[in-house]
Amino acid sequence: FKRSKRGQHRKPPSPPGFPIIGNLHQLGELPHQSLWKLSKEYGPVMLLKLGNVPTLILSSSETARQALRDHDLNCCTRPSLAGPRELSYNYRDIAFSPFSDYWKDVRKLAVEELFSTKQVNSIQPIKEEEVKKLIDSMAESASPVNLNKEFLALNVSVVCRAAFGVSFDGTVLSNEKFNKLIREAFEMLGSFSASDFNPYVGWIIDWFTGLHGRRERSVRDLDAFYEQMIGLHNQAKEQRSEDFVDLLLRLEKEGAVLGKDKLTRNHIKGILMDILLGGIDSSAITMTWAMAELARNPRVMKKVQCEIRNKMGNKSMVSLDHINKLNYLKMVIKETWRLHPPVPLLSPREVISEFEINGYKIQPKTRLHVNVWSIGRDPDSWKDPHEFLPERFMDSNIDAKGLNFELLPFGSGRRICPAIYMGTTMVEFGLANMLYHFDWKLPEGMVVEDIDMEESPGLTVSKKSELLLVPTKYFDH
Ligand code: HEM
Repeated sequence: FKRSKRGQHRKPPSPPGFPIIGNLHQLGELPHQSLWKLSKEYGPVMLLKLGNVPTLILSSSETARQALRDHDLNCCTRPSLAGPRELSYNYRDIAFSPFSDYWKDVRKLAVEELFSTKQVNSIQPIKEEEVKKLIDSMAESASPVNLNKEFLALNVSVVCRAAFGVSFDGTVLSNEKFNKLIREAFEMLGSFSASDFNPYVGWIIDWFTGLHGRRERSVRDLDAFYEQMIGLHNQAKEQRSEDFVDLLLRLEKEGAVLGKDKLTRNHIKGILMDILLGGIDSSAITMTWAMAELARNPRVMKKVQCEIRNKMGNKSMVSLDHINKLNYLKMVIKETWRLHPPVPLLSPREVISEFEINGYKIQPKTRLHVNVWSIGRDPDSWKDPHEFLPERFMDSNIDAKGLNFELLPFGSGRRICPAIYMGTTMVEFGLANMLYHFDWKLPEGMVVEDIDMEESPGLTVSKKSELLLVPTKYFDH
């Protein structure tokens, strides 16, 4: 009896590691892929030692369900990490804030004032204007278009106007510099920094590798952007209605308290960082991966375009009402999220109090990642997991809202993305219009097999190489 009882509470399997670094050397440039390979050998609950930090990796829908649903309260805080700490002004944002009264209040404020269905629907005219501008600029181009760049610029314009009330063109950052800044910031947030795994000597390694300097530069550039945006808001208040930044500045002035924190300028900048980075990148990444998969799968491209064009009548712009009828497009987007979740390891969590997964005891202070990239490729959940096959969602009621643990692009539990509606409508609206207005061809001399699907590293994972496609205007309206 004693033996079986002890057996029940054994530690999860661990790949062998080295002294001091533990398993750090096994992460590689794309940790979600390396961890997926390791999970095939060590199973869906794996305990790694990253430096001196015990790190639990969950790689199946069943173990994700146990952590994010059954034991969410035991593991819904965030670890203290160097990159997020600096970029979030010492965790004064939402995404990296520890589980606390401040986090509850600030998340509630953002949900009510920015992410609610009503607020998101109210920015529809901005989206329409920006998508129309993109369509017009593409209609004039006879050469290949760089879709990574165009989709990022589209989301930057929408988020800057919708959330910050400013047109991006008038800011300190040129488009080119901004794109670089965003990617760099994500690398800083997602990079496995040595000081996160060994607080005593890690910072020395970060100095030598240049990570520390890059991080400081990233923080400085973003800070200049926030300062300018806040300056613009303080200047021209009378002519506009109050936007989200005005609201935060007003609350600061009134001495508002969130949780136990008095709202300061640094809190505001932390919150703006979440909106800027969370709002722009994941939607743009999804749109690019979707177009890459469609370009590789002409059958699916044709089918989704037929659906959109048949349902459109002779309207010039796909509207939100049309989108609700576009079932195949929704399946294409879900299939894109299954294979290319923008945040493949979800944001890191930290265990608050002991709990069990598959009979393994998980200790407080353990860092926890759910590998949703692995889950999307798990043959126990998906037939022919490597095939891009939107039809698999035809007779299934699996959606991406955090209740079906096979498909978790937005995470699940208390830390689930608070902007699911905003993100989904942005992706659906952008893609529907791109697919309605244009036929897409590969550049001269290129064949489907030439489209590479390599990923670039970071907290969010985008397509590494540019996706170049040639748009031809579809004239039926
Ligand atoms: C396709 C679009 C999007 C995807 C796939 C996505 C995905 C995610 C994921 C995976 C997380 C982490 C969940 C976890 O830790 O379990 C997250 C958190 C978050 N996202 Fe999104 N997101 C998207 C759009 C947005 C947008 C448009 C915004 C804001 C404008 C946003 C703001 C946030 C914030 C603030 C959090 C932190 C939540 C917390 O820790 O309490 N996201 N998102």
